[in-house]
Amino acid sequence: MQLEASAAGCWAALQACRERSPLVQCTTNFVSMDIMANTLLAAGASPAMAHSIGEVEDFVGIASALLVNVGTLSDDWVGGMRLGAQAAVAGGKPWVLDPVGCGATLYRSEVCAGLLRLKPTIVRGNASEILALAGAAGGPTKGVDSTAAADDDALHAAQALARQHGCVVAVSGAEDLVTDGSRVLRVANGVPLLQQITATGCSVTALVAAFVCLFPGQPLEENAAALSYFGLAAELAAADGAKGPGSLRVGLLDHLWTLSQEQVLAGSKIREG
Ligand SMILES: Nc1ncnc2c1ncn2[C@@H]1O[C@H](COP(=O)(O)OP(=O)(O)O)[C@@H](O)[C@H]1O
Ligand SMILES: Cc1ncsc1CCOP(=O)(O)O
Ligand SMILES: [Mg+2]
Repeated sequence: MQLEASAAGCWAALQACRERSPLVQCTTNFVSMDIMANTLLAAGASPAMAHSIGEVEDFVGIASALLVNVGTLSDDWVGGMRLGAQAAVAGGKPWVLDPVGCGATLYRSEVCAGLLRLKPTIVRGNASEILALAGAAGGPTKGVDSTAAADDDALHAAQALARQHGCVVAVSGAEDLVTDGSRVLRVANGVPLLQQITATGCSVTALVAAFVCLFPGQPLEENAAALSYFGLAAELAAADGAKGPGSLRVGLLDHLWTLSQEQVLAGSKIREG
């Protein structure tokens, strides 16, 4: 089935996720584990956090997609990340990279560059991370938080990365950018307060992993759909009167769970260009 880059496409992807409940293997940082697993459950997907070098390959064998997130990086995890990515490629399964904090330290940048060479299907990061991964001149990253905007510079870095590595690259921000190197999709959902809840970027990347296995060969549209779905749920939570990050976090999970076709068709903002 062809997935449109539109609100209708966003709904089709969400419906498919709720119906098919893909098993998403998450090799992710300690900070994100709770909210990420709950985000995937609220979307109807099935999360499993697994990172041990002893089991990652077997796990990839039963998962629909693999997420690799380098947020709380340590030497003993890197081998598992690499093995998992290699098993996914060998098994024809999609895998998604979240290069958390790329550019903050040389170690982190080198590990991310090595993972990129293992052919992720999709990379999703904030603007600082994508600029650092592409080796583009940008402001220094502030740990895991971005100091750059998802602007034309970030888009050019994302396009260069996508062309060089044959993947789809997404840059999150006020307006999310998704590119395969030539086409560009823009997603105008979300609220600024999402930046004040830790691991919302990590969680939306996990949703990208859940969506990417649903419509084979259409990672660009699936990626945009996941970003739009997450951002729209946050908008509705904010409209409910969330007072701050705490209530927004709760409302976000509730709206991910309850979002209806009517709400998606009225609120999802995906456009080409
Ligand atoms: N200024 C903003 N306005 C609206 N939504 C935003 C803004 N900044 C980030 N977001 C949203 O917050 C989520 C996390 O993105 P981001 O904060 O860029 O990632 P990370 O947490 O990895 O740094 C994404 O869904 C993104 O669209
Ligand atoms: C705070 C922190 N430190 C290491 S990983 C992490 C979570 C980062 O989450 P996100 O990239 O979604 O902001
Ligand atoms: Mg992040």
